[in-house]
Amino acid sequence: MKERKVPDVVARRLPRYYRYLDDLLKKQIYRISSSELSRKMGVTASQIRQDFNFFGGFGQQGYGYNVEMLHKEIGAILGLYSGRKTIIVGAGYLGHALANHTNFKKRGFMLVGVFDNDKAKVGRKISDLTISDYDGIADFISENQPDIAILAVPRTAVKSVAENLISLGIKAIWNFSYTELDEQENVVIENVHLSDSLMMLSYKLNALDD
Ligand SMILES: NC(=O)c1ccc[n+]([C@@H]2O[C@H](COP(=O)([O-])OP(=O)(O)OC[C@H]3O[C@@H](n4cnc5c(N)ncnc54)[C@H](O)[C@@H]3O)[C@@H](O)[C@H]2O)c1
Repeated sequence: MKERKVPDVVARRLPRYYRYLDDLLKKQIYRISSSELSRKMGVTASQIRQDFNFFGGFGQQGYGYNVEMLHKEIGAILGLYSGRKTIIVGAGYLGHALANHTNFKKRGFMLVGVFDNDKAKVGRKISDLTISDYDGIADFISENQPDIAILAVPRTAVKSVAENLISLGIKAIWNFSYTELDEQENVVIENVHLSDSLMMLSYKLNALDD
């Protein structure tokens, strides 16, 4: 089915639907009504219907949702079955945490390289990979054609590293380096700030106190 242009706000709900459906499958729950799904997700049933309608529905009258199918379809929409090759640049504290805890394989990504410009770190192990010298990144990208780069370098380095990677053919950047990178034609960027979530928590706590 041809997809309509999906608003960002809808797309941003998909990972949460996907995670929730994943949990249901682990509990061997294969069917869920829209009201139950809405109750569990804290989203109205009509919101869920509207969201899913962007992708062709998925529900069946009187049956609710087929969890396996929905999980599979949302995973496909999120591009989780493409085995996208991914690299990390910056093998410091955050680079290590991301390499060790992101569970790339389970989410359908292949972590194929980790790079740093600190010669003392080159050659060390991180997850099941060996840290490579950032000097060799052009050859690596040309040989392996990764799509995604995760940036965990200091903020002073992020712009030049991003420009270099984009010029070498990287199409997607997951940027943790606190400096926002601007969108560019044919390149997608997600700037991540863990502290945004902490500030949201503080905001909710304030509202609770009022
Ligand atoms: N987005 C978030 O929520 C979040 C959370 C924690 C840290 N950060 C940021 O992530 C970045 C990394 O933090 P960290 O604690 O891991 O720092 P770190 O100093 O431990 O690691 C940074 C690594 O990048 C390497 N590096 C520096 N310049 C480079 C370059 N030009 N090319 C390749 N490698 C280079 C360094 O050698 C180092 O190993 C910082 O910018 C930090 O502010 C963001």
